[in-house]
Amino acid sequence: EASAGEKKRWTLSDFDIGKPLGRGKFGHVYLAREKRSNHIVALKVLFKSQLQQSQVEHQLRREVEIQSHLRHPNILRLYGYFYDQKRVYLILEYAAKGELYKELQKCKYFSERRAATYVASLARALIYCHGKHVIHRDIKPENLLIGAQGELKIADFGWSVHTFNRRRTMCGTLDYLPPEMVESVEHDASVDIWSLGVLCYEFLYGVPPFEAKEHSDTYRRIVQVDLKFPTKPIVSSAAKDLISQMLVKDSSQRLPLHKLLEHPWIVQNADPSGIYKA
Ligand SMILES: CC(=O)N[C@H]1CCN(c2c(Cl)cnc3[nH]c(-c4cn(C)nc4C)nc23)C1
Repeated sequence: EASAGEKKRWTLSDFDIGKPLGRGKFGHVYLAREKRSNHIVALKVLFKSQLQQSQVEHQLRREVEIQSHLRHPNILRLYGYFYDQKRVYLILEYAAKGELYKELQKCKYFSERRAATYVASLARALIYCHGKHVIHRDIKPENLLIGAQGELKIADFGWSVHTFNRRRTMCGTLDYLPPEMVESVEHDASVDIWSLGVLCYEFLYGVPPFEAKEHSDTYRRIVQVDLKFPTKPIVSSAAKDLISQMLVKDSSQRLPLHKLLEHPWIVQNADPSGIYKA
């Protein structure tokens, strides 16, 4: 056993590999069990060749560096990593209830209580990250997992950065990007407030607020903050008020996350435990 100080050298032989859980862009994620402790984990296998081709090694190193130091109930743990000739392996926490976007597809949209409970737990996770000068920059349903008790876990810190070296690289789907990132100007932690507002809208309506057929239309709707609330499903004015305070073009005017936790819609609808009980 490695003492607390020194880092344990993991190898593939330390694990029994189970069923594939899903496929990321650079490889697969498998259910796995660490043999000595019988601890169940998710083993993300990435091919070095593909990482080199896409020049994302630095991004992966940053993802590992950032996520391995974050400890929060709503952030998926990264326990460690190892590599062999061809592959890099990330030892990740296993989220027993799977991917949030599948749950959202199944339900079409969430109740106000469920949406508020998730938004509040994500706000607490982001407050924790911002406190460590980490911005996630890629908050969207595909990067959220559900733990055994129904709690939300932010995964995939592939696009997160330490705020002192803010980068302007374009990333992921446009839907969640705030105006300053779409216009690729300087950005700060308030980008995550914008994305959380987009996510809250999608939890309640089942579609993101600036969705459009063409990329160029989504781009224009974002920079113009062309925010419209459909008449169906019926959503409380308190929820619309919160979303309207987050989706603000001027990033300095967005509702701060600690104020979000005091917003009437969150106070009246979010379960304090962060667990949505059907
Ligand atoms: C890009 C990427 O890593 N996407 C997903 C694939 C599985 N992965 C998981 C990761 Cl990284 C961690 N835990 C998971 N749990 C599951 C899962 C559980 N059920 C019942 N069904 C699934 C699926 N998947 C994961 C993240």
